[in-house]
Amino acid sequence: HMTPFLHLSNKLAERGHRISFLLPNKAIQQLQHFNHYPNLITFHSLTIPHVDGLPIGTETASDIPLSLNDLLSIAFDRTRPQFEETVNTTRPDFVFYDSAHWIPEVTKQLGIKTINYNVVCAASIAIALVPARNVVKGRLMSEAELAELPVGYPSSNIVLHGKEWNALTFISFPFGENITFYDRITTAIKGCDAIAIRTCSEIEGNMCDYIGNQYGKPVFLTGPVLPEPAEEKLDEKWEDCLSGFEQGSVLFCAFGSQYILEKDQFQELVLGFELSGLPFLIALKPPMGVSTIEQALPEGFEERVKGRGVVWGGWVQQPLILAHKSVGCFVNHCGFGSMWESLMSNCQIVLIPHLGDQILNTRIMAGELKVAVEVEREENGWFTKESVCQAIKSVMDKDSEVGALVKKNHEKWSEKLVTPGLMSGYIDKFVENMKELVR
Ligand SMILES: O=c1ccn([C@@H]2O[C@H](COP(=O)(O)OP(=O)(O)O[C@H]3OC[C@@H](O)[C@H](O)[C@H]3O)[C@@H](O)[C@H]2O)c(=O)[nH]1
Repeated sequence: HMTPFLHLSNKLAERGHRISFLLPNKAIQQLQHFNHYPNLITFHSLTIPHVDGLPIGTETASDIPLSLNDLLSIAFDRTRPQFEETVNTTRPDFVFYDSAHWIPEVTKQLGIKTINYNVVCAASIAIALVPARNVVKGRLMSEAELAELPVGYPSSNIVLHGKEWNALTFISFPFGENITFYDRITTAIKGCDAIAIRTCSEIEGNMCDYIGNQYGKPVFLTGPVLPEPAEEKLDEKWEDCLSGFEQGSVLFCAFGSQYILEKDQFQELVLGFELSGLPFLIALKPPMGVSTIEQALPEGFEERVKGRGVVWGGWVQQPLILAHKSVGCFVNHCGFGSMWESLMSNCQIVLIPHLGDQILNTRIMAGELKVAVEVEREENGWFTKESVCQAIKSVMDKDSEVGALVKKNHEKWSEKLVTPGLMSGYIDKFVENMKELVR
């Protein structure tokens, strides 16, 4: 979530505002090059205290599996004294935060306004994290309980189906000391002066209105806040690897910063790419239980795809790869950042969502906007190499009707989103809204 907070900071700095950005050391190193206004955006290093059960040196969610996020929240809450010290010395007009539910307690005493900035789709807040949602504490909620939509939820399409509802069980789990995820986020939102959401009314207007009514708070939209085109160049290694292929022929796959596949699913995925017969670059973390990609690849795979396929176990420059002329299809998890990046790219889009918000993003992309296809899963929730291959082929085959339809809709939406002034208009209005809040 730190990346989209920094993208917004850049837009605010572009308009002359100063920002103090608190984040752990490792994240400072990773995000440094996204800071386009180092004279106005100052990074303040946060020391993340150790909590038993977390690997030594854990600083961010990308260092750990999802199951340890609860402990990371405890560590995160223990940074409160560091936050208090910084806010006392810097005395900003506003504090932006998302899940640090205790921030309004600190800022209210100092007369500082707070903005609860949500960088996931509005639908995921509206469906799971509003006062109207029934949440049972102290036990696992059933699929039927989770499937009960909050009263007034504004869509019957942007919903989960069957077992997918279980992706929301986490809302009633502990997420920090003596607090559930649901209580944490709803407390964080109830305490703010205004809710901000990284979305646009063209796509999620109804969801945003619903959230505003539920909390009785103003809702400010920032639009998708896409980063400026990167000044850095694509690493030579990838430039060389990609440029040898025909325009628009390469499949690129990445699943964001958190998603770690089971080994069997990892193998089905790469075998699906092999089956497609197309060139590919897959950048994923090694799956559960193994430490390197090589240990995880199916037998004989590397030999068979030599010269046309690479599976890489580290971070790559996703926006630059998506912009490469040889890349024609982006297979991704539909994390909110990747959703916008894929929408703004020229690539065909294939989605394999995992977490609840990613499934809702997928419903928007594949169901409402019809700009993408989703990989089908079996009854048990798993996908097969055949389903991966079939989804890829459905958008990449030259004579596919589905491929032509999603391409046409995708072009229509990306044209709409790049309409001159649309994105900057969102930020200008957002700044105006903030000014009104302190007037
Ligand atoms: O190798 C990579 C992978 C990812 N990235 C970048 O990292 C960002 C990933 O962000 P996403 O929102 O897509 O995905 P994450 O999984 O990291 O996000 C997390 O927060 C947003 C939620 O919607 C997701 O459910 C949650 O997992 C993108 O900006 C992408 O360009 C890289 O630059 N290189």
